[in-house]
Amino acid sequence: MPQNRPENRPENTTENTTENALVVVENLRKTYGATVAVEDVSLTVHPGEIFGILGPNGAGKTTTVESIAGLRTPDGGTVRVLGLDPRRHRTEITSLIGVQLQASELPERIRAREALELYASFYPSPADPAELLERLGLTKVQNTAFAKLSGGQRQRLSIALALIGNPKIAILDELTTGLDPQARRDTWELVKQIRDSGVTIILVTHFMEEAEYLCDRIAIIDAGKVVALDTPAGLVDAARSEQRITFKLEGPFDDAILTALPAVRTVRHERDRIVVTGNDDLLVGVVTELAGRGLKPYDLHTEQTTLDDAFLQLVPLAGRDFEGAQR
Ligand SMILES: Nc1ncnc2c1ncn2[C@@H]1O[C@H](COP(=O)(O)OP(=O)(O)OP(=O)(O)O)[C@@H](O)[C@H]1O
Repeated sequence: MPQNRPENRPENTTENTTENALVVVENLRKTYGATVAVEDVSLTVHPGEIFGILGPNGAGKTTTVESIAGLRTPDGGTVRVLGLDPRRHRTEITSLIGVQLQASELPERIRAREALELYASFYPSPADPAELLERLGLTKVQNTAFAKLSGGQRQRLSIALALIGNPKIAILDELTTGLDPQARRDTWELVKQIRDSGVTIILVTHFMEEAEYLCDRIAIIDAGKVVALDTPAGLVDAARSEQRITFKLEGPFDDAILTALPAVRTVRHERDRIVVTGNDDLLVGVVTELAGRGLKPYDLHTEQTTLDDAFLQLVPLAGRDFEGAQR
C-alpha cells in the first residue's frame, strides 16, 4: 500500500455531519423494476475532500453518484447539493457538478480540443479549453481524433470534460480502470492537483489501493447499503482486532482446510502468497492444521491489517471478484 498521502487535507471531515456539507444524501433508495440498485444510502461530502465510494460490482455506486448529479430520480430519500434538489434544479446542478462517466461517449472522429470547446459552449462560465488541455497534458494531442487517443489520454480528456464547466464538485467514476500502472499513478497525481485547486471530488472506485491513496473518507457500499464510512485509517483501525498471516505453500491447496478452522475469518490469494485473517489463535491454529496434513508453510509473516482486510470483513462475499483483493 502506498504510504504517502495527499497534502492539504481538509480539517473536520471525519464525521458524517450535514453541517457545511456540499452534498447530503439521506436514506437514498433507487430501484430499476425488480432490481433494488440502492436500498438505503446516507452520506455527506464536505468542501475540499476527496470522498471515495468503494464497493464490489453492482453495489449501487454509480446509481448513487448519478442520483447526486441529478441523472436519476430517487424512489425514496433525499439528495441535496448545496441545499438544492438535483432533479428540480437541473440547470444549477449542471454548473455545480462535473461528471466523468464510466464509458466515454464521444464520437470517434471528434478532436480533443473540439470536444472541450463544444462542452464549454454548454456552460455559462466555462474554463478555458486551451488552459485545461495544458493542465491535463493534452496540448500535444489537441488535434488528435478521440479514437486515436491512448487509454490514459482518453481518461484525461474525460476528466477535462468533467472540469470544463468550472464545477465545485467533480464526480469521477472508475477513473483508472483499464489504465496501466504508470498511467494510473499519473491520474492519481492529477486528481490530487484538481482537489488542491479547490474542486471537491467524489471518486467511485473498485481499487482499494486507489481509495486508500487518494481519499479523505470512504463510504463502502455493498448491496445498496453503506456498510462503513470512515477515513482510510479509521477503516483499517476497525479491522485491527484481527490477526493476519501470509505464507507460501508448495503444491495445490484447498482454502476450505483453513476456512473450516474457528480461528480463521478470511482466506485469499495474493499472487503466490496465501493471506489468512482471523482471531488471536490464528497463527497456532493454521500452522497446526497445515502440519497435521503434512503441509509446510514457508516465508511466513504476521502482518498488520490493511484496507483490503477491512473491506473483506465488511463485504465478505466480495473477496473473490474484487480487484483490490487479487493484487
Ligand atoms: N439502468 C438500469 N436498468 C436496470 N438495472 C440497472 C440500471 N442501472 C443499474 N442497474 C442495476 O442496479 C444495480 C446497481 O448498479 P450500479 O451500476 O449502481 O452499481 P455499481 O456499484 O456502480 O456497479 P459497477 O461497479 O459494476 O459499475 C446492479 O444490479 C445493476 O445491474
